[in-house]
Amino acid sequence: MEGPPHAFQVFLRLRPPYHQSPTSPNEGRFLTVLPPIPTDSDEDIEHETRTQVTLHPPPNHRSQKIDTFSFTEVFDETCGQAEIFGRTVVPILDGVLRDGRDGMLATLGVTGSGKTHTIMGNRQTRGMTQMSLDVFFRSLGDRISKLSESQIEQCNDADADIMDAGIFMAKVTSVIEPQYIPKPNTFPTKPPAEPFVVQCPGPASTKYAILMSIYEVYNDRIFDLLVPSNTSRRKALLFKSTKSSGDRKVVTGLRKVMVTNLYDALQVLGVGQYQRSHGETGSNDKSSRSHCFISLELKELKTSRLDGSINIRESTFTIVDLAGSERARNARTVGDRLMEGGHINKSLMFLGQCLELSTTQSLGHAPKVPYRQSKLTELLFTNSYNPAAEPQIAAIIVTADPAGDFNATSQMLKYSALAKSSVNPRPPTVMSGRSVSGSSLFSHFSVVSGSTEERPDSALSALSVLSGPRAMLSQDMMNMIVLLQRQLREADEKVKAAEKKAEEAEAKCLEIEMQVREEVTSDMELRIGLMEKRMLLKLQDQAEKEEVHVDHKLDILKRTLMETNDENDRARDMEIEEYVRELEAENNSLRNEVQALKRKRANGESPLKERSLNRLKF
Ligand SMILES: Nc1ncnc2c1ncn2[C@@H]1O[C@H](COP(=O)(O)OP(=O)(O)OP(=O)(O)O)[C@@H](O)[C@H]1O
Repeated sequence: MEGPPHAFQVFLRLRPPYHQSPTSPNEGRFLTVLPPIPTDSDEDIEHETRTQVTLHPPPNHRSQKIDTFSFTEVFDETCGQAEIFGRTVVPILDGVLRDGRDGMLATLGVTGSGKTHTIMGNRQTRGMTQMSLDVFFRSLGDRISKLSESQIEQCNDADADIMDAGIFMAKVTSVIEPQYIPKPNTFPTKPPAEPFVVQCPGPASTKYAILMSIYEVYNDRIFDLLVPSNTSRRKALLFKSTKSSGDRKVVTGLRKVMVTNLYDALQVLGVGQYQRSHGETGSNDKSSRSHCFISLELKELKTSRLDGSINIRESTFTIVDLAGSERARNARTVGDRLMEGGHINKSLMFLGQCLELSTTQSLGHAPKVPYRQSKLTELLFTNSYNPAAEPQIAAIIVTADPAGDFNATSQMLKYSALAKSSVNPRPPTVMSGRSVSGSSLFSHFSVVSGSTEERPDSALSALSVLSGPRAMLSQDMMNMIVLLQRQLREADEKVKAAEKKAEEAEAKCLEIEMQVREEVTSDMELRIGLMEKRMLLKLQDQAEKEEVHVDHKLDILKRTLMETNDENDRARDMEIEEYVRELEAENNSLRNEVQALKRKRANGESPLKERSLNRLKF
């Protein structure tokens, strides 16, 4: 499995399961450490570096996907504090003490997963902090010195409240009751002195001063844990740049105790731990309710051969014990605890975003890490550790309970792992009690840029093909295969159910398509009807106009005709009048003739005879 180059090393530490049944120790366990991947490196063979862990969802979980997470190294519950210290912290201390680089170690994990245990140990066993202090004092030996006033002035953070360990303890005893002040005989002594010593270069005249400061981020505010207060009103510190720190932001006014031996340092540490905000939750009797920063500043005082002036090289090793993410339901928190939990989860969510982005940023194509979202990320990414600024070295130890809260743990692994791959198991066709190693089983899944493409057939054939009487499966592998079989069967049932649903969905789609078609058709018909209607109206309108036009023309014609008729009538009338006039004239002449005849008869003349004679004349 390959992942993008990460900005820092990320280790996974499994704790012994919190609730473990003595009869079936694997019950409820969802994390399995995979065997080491064979490499050519002698070192890895020697240490059997295991880097992968698989996450198996519980049988009733909605997703049965098996995730594989990669880390720089995975430590199972059998690994002790000393081994983990040697593998994770010693390389950082080497850089801090020898090369003057800044370094950071942080623990990250779900509540109760063992972060504080890893960092602080317990009454018997030393944690990473005590062992680091041990390495500091062992490596620097009699070259440890104190800073003079003028040297303090020269340092990056001259605004700090720097004091001797002796003065500090005297101040503390006036505030904290003596029984709460840690005594040397209560300091953890295990693991016994280990030969972790860093050879610091330079002449014997080079001296070193060590300043310790301890502070916490509680509800997104910074509080100094070395300023004991017997009242509930504590003064929050500011995180800003000062005159002496230049561009670099620092926690201003922080108390820094100058320590010259391990016992002083352990006492200061004890005071800080006593002051830290703790609380009882449903998940942890003594749950850290804040993110705790333990800062060990190393001032290398090099005397110039030329003029005897002192040149100061400063480096800081910061140990961060983060509060654990928690689910209110599991933690059963209310009131203040619930509010603290909200702040913790929010800041861890921002941290998750920053970690993911800083990983991609290291590839050179991601947006800027949004570390200003919370005090925690701002402190981590600008003060304690800045992935963009070299030279720095950082490691995160992710702690997990392999049988704890599945959802919270899987979430934590998702954003902290260096790479992740997933497989959706399918049921095997052949399965026999034959041997298969974890790596050979998983090597059948090809990895493409941090994600795995599933090739179930080849994986299954790997299970069925491997043989050999001596190559019997280990109990763990058998359990894993049985679990896989069950998960594959369940996955197959789910696939079938999904296929049925897909068919139903297809039928529904067809029905909807038909409906849509019908709707479209009727819509078209409606549109066509409307168009026809509009056309008809237009035609009617046109016809009416034509009619008016024709009427108009007919009128004109009629008028023309009438005018013509009038003229004809007048001519006829004239003719009639002429005729009438002629008839009247004839009538008049006849009347005159009759008168003349009457007069002749009256005169005794026979007009008819005369007339007949006249006719005879013709
Ligand atoms: N690897 C381990 N071996 C033995 N005991 C352990 C281990 N890890 C944790 N424990 C024990 O489990 C309990 C809870 O652990 P711890 O307080 O370190 O959890 P945490 O992650 O710091 O929790 P929180 O975030 O709530 O502070 C402690 O009693 C601690 O001693």
